[in-house]
Parts: sequence; C-alpha cells; structure tokens
Amino acid sequence: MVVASPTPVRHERVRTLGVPVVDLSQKRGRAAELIVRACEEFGFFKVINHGVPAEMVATMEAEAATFFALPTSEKQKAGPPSPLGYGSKNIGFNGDTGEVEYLLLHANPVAIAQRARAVCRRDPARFSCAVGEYVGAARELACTILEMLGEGLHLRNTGAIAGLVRDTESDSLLRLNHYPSCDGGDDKESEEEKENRDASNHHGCCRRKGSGVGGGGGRVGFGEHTDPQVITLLRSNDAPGLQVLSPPDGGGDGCGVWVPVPPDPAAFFVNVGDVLQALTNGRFVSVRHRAVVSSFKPRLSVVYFAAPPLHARISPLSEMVAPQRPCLYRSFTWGEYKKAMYSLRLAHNRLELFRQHPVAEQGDEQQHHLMN
Ligand SMILES: C=C1C[C@]23C[C@@]1(O)CC[C@H]2[C@@]12CC[C@H](O)[C@@](C)(C(=O)O1)[C@H]2[C@@H]3C(=O)O
Ligand SMILES: O=C(O)CCC(=O)C(=O)O
Ligand SMILES: [Fe+2]
Repeated sequence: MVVASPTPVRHERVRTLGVPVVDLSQKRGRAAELIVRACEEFGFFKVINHGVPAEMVATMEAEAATFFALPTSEKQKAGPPSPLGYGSKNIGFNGDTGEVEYLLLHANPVAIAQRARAVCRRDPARFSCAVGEYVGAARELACTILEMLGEGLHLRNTGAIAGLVRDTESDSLLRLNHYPSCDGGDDKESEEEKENRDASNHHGCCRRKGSGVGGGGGRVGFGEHTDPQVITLLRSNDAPGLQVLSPPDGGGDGCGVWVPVPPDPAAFFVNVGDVLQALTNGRFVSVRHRAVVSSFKPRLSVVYFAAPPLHARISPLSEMVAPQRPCLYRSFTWGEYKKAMYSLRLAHNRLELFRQHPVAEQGDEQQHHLMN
C-alpha cells in the first residue's frame, strides 16, 4: 500500500495519517487484502489504475461543468430537489446548508433519460449518454471492489455484497457537486448563514481538533456526514476541499482529526457507507467526511453512491458475527433506512438508530442535536 501524505491541518497537532492507496493493477489477492485493511482502519481509500477510461471521465466532467455554467433560471428547471434534481445551498429537508450547488440523479437509465430533458434541453441524448456510460463504469468498479472485499473477508458467497449493487433494482445515485471558489469577493455571509455554518461544524462529537474548516478561512461546502449507502466512489477535478475524519488515537471514544485529502483527478476515492458498516457488523467504518470551500479554484465532484434495492434486507453477515462479536445491528430494509435518513440532519449518526442495544451517551448526544 502506498501512503500519500496529506496537507497538514494548520495550527493543530498533525497525525501521520495518509490516505491508503490501492493499485488495482496489482495481484488481486494482495489488492483485496489492502482494501480490507483500509476499510477497517479508515473506511476510506483511493484507487488508482482502476480501468475507467479517462475520456469517459472527462466527458462526464464536461457535462457537469456545462450544466453548472447555465444561467440559474435554466438550472432551476431541473429542480427543486425532491430529493432528486437540482439544488443550491439547501441539502436535504432538515435545514442543512452549504456553499454548494448540485444535481442529484437516480442511476437507473430510464430515470437518467427522463431527467436529461430538464437538465440539457439542447441535447438531452448527449447528457444521458455521458451519464449512462459513466454510471455503468462506476457500477462495475464498485462491484469489482465489493467482490474483492468479499474475497478478502473470506465470505462463503464472495459476491453477496456486490450482488446488492448489481441488482437491476438497485437504488444507486449519482451526485454532481459544484463548489464555487472562495475568492474573498463581496459575497458576505449573513448572520443566519453563519449560524447554520457553526451548527454544521459542531455536529457529532465534542469540538474536534480542526473543527474550524481547515485553518484557511474555508467555509462549509458540504457539512460533515457519513454516506448512507454501501460504498461511494468519488472523483473530482484538481481543486481541494474533501476532508475525512481520522479515527481517534488508539480508537476509542476520543475525537478524531480532520484530514484534508489532496485531490487526484485520475483516481477514485472510495468511502465505506453505513450499509457496509452494518453488513460487516461494525468491522468496517462508515467514514465521516465533509467538503470545504477554501481554494481559489471551483471544485467539481462526481459522486456515485452504490446502494441496494429498496426492498433489500440488510443485517450483519453471518461470518461477521461470533460469540465475542455479537450482532450490533437489527435487520432493516434499505427503504426503511432511507426513510429514517431523510428525517434527520446531515451530521446525524443514523446507524445508531438501528443498533441492537443503543449506547446511552451517544443516544443522548443525538437527541441534543435533533433539538438544536
Ligand atoms: C440532510 C440529508 C441530505 C441527504 C439526506 C439527508 O437527510 C441525510 C443524508 C444526506 C446524504 C449524504 C450523502 C449523499 O450526498 C446523499 C444523496 C445521501 O444519500 O445521503 C445525501 C442526501 C441528500 O442530499 O438528499
Ligand atoms: O464533493 C465532495 O468532495 C464531497 C461530497 C460528498 O461527500 C457527498 O456528495 O456525499
Ligand atoms: Fe458524502
């Protein structure tokens, strides 16, 4: 495993944490081991030599850039987000905000073709084609990684997790995010915006080291959260902004440190999602992450969320449960989980609601956030 050094968070003690890098062109068994280790230790890694053609990626990014360059009135024709569609600054239905505009699409080809008519009125077929091809390649890459995970975990059915995502009824999504640059112009922050920013920053744990958003006067683009699905494949242009919360020293209940992830347009960043944490009975961690707007360059990210079908039942895999590792989560369908997630703020640790025996302190803290 290659370990890339992240840019240090200024004014703080910096941990010697690097983003694990997995080269998919190496021997499959070795890559599978590295993926398992990265999912256990960080819930996050980057893949290189992934096989997704650069041209396909460039075409997808060009479509995203063309869309975000449209006049606001045109973009709004693809919204409001319900939750799918175009949105700006408001994230979800529970008051989260950020310096981001986005387009959220269902990954199913029929849904893409329908939405394309509102997104790209000049040439919907071109948009559908670019998104359809990209989604197909992202799904294949997600399934390859999940199959390797199945092998690395020595599951009886090594394809069990990948099967959830490969299913034609899978509820996977594609999200295009555009974070305008933070150019110190006349875009003054209102008191209300400041309050929302502070609320997003302080969610979760105690006031963490680095809970200001990176020491560079950055603003929240997309507040801290975990991704609810199985895994996420994120690709961006070369503007920084993504940060992951590293596990506290020695694990345990301490607070982690926000680690900036240097952008790498040629790579895919992979996150463990809540569903994968549940399937592995907590062996893999659904990583908390966020995006900050701190650069002079607009950030454009294209994010594929690999999800199960709505009716799929999720419970810890039998191989992940043992007398010394009792079952942590009760069984739920993806549809039930989604319903709960849409009723909660972005930063909420929603998987806790599905714990067999909720931890009292964490439950109290969540309650506190719900009330604020
Ligand atoms: C505030 C919210 C936005 C979100 C749904 C939620 O209620 C909580 C989870 C959020 C999230 C985070 C990862 C993805 O960007 C997303 C599409 C998802 O599946 O869960 C968003 C949801 C959203 O923006 O609709
Ligand atoms: O744009 C990014 O870097 C992060 C986006 C993200 O976390 C999300 O869309 O869920
Ligand atoms: Fe995310």
